[in-house]
Amino acid sequence: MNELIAADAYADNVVHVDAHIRPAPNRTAGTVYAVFSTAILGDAEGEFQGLVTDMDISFTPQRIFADLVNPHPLEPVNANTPLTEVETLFNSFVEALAVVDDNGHFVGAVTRNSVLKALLNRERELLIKTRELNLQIAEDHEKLTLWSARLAELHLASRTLLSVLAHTQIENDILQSGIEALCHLLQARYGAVSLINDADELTHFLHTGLSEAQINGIRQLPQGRGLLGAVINENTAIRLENLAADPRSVGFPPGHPPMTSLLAVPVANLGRVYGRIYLCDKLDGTPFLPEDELLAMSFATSLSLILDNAREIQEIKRGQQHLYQLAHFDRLTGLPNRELAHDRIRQALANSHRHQTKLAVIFADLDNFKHVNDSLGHAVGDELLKAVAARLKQCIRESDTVARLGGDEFLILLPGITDVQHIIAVAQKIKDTLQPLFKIAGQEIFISISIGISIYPDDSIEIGELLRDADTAMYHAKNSGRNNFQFFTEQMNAIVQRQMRLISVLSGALERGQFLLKYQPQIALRTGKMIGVEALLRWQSPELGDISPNEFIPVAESAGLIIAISDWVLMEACLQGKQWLDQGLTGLRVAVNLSAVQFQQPHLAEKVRQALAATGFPAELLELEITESIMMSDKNAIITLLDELKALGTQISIDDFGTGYSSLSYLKRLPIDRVKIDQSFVRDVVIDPNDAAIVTAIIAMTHGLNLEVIAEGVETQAQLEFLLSKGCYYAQGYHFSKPVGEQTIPALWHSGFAVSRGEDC
Ligand SMILES: Nc1nc2c(ncn2[C@@H]2O[C@H](COP(=O)(O)O[C@H]3[C@@H](O)[C@H](n4cnc5c(=O)[nH]c(N)nc54)O[C@@H]3COP(=O)(O)O)[C@@H](O)[C@H]2O)c(=O)[nH]1
Repeated sequence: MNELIAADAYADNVVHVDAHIRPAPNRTAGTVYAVFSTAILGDAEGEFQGLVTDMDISFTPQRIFADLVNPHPLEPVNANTPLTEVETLFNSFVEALAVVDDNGHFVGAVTRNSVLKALLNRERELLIKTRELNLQIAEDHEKLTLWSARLAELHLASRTLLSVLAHTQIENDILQSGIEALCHLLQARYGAVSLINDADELTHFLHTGLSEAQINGIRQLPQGRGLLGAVINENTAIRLENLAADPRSVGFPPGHPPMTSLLAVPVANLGRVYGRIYLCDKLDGTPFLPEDELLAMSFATSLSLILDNAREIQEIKRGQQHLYQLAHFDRLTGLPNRELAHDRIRQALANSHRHQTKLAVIFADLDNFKHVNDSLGHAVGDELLKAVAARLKQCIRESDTVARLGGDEFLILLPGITDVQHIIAVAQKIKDTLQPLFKIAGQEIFISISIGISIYPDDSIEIGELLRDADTAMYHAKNSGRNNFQFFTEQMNAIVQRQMRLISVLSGALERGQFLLKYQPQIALRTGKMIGVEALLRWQSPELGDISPNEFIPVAESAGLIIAISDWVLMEACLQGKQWLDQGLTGLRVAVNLSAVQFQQPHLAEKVRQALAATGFPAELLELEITESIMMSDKNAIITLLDELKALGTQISIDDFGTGYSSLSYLKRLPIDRVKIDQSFVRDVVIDPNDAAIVTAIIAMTHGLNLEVIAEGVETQAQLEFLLSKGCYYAQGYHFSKPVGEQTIPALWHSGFAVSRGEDC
């Protein structure tokens, strides 16, 4: 407010009078007379003489104004003279002051009263202003109090959110708390928060004040449309008193409660829009205020920061989980890996110890898996491992563990065992679960499994020993014909120790020339003539003595040594056969045993061809003996390989016939020349009617299929006669000769063998 000046306090009862007139008798009290000299020509008024107050007149009312003017000196003030200054000029003689301009012309008068009145007015004005200000301040104060209370609540809500964030990974919790807190703060009837993902799809929708039925319609609101779409698309807040009146409004979906006012804000941070928050209808029916918008915005920003944070934490956790997954699970099958398996054993051992129960540690190794990999490729092998893992998982309870240790090795843990029968049942189940053929990449694959089992605390209380014992038992299962399960025993341990020793000594046996071949004659029973020999491998180990092929061949097979040994046998047998041929043993056939492992090698036929070519031994004098078990693997591949061998001109026989499971229809498709009746049937053929029946059936079948049949393990004349009577005209066995050195064969060839029923032979 400006300072008051003389111009603000002009007296309003100033009367202009001529200096030569007398004051009127009926004057108005308080009037101030501005006295002017009589007008000169052209002047509207004469020269200003001074002021006369009513008080001046009251002493000498008969005098003219000119005489009354003079008792006091003229003390004019300027219009801009501050009133505070003017006030000091009044005294008991001066009641009025003339205000003149710069030229001394009269512009008005100020009196003690007019100044007082101006000052009073100003004071009143100030008072009103002050009151207004006070009111404003009171109002502002109230707003500030409310605002700070809201801020405090917001702060509290944010802290709640942050604490929620610290204790949960679920965004829904945060969002639900958030929207409820905001609705409460702004006293809104309805509220919802929706979040979208990078593909603009709605990922979260949390609401308050709305029923589930109502929300269903809203949740399906298409993104990007209408008012709420605009909030996200334009990253902008919308505050409307009547949302229906807005041209962007697309109306409510069916079942949506009618709503009037709207406050919608984007949940966004640094230009990235996560979604939106919207609130509708305040509880008291008033529209949303700008402060509400500010609050909602700051809340949405906090929320976006929390979401940022939460997502970052989630990403970190996902990363950690991924790392954990990589470190503890097998990537191919998804099963626990070796590290995790060991952890589980430790835990299981502690539990078993605490609860006084047993724990079964099971080692399981697929049989001939390498063959699948080599013949069908690694991709098929991988798929097979996955399928096996899936089947194994079905064999165990949730509290059990099946892990992949690597390659085709699996570990199964059965904790809480109170009855060993349960372990047997699971082992049997594992074996059985692999029985149905696997169908992978259009191929039907048969795979079996060898299982070894150790038990805590029976076998050991120590992890390393339990694992080693299970491995030993598994090894034993392999050596016992595969596709079976074995429990660990001390005796088994001794066997496995022996096998380990064998492997180490066997490794250099070939290079050191410790192998030799013995030959067992095969006789035509009707003539007594030797028609062939079977080459039988012998190992004379300086460290271990003479070892039976029954013992060292399976070890050589599992240790990967059999291929080199078999190659040597083939070459040696062909070489010897050629020498006999050159010595005049014309037509003497040499039979060589083929291992199942050789059948898994590519180029077997090529190797045979090379051996024949290198030695000059005629292919038709070489007989390759395969066992029935070989035929259990991929049938088509076997047929193809046998066809290749047959195409070379070699002869093929099936060894140990009757011990396997080859079907007659399959047998019919094989390019074979003869079948060898297994010695286990021949042994008791004259005392056991079952064996007699089997042998009789095999002989009849081979005749039916137009195959030759030879009996092995013939030790007695009675056996020989039984065979002859059933139509088996060829035999091999101790009755004629044990396997002998190559130098003995020519003499036997020339002497022949005595057979009693000359007329039949
Ligand atoms: N993959 C290869 N396997 C081979 C090779 N050499 C031998 N073998 C296989 O080892 C198993 C044991 O052979 P072996 O100890 O030589 O025993 C043979 C004969 O000695 C034995 N036999 C022969 N006649 C009799 C008899 O009257 N009684 C009796 N108790 N045993 C007898 O039988 C074995 C020959 O069997 P088979 O081969 O089934 O005809 C054996 O499975 C061999 O096949 C090799 O180089 N590679």
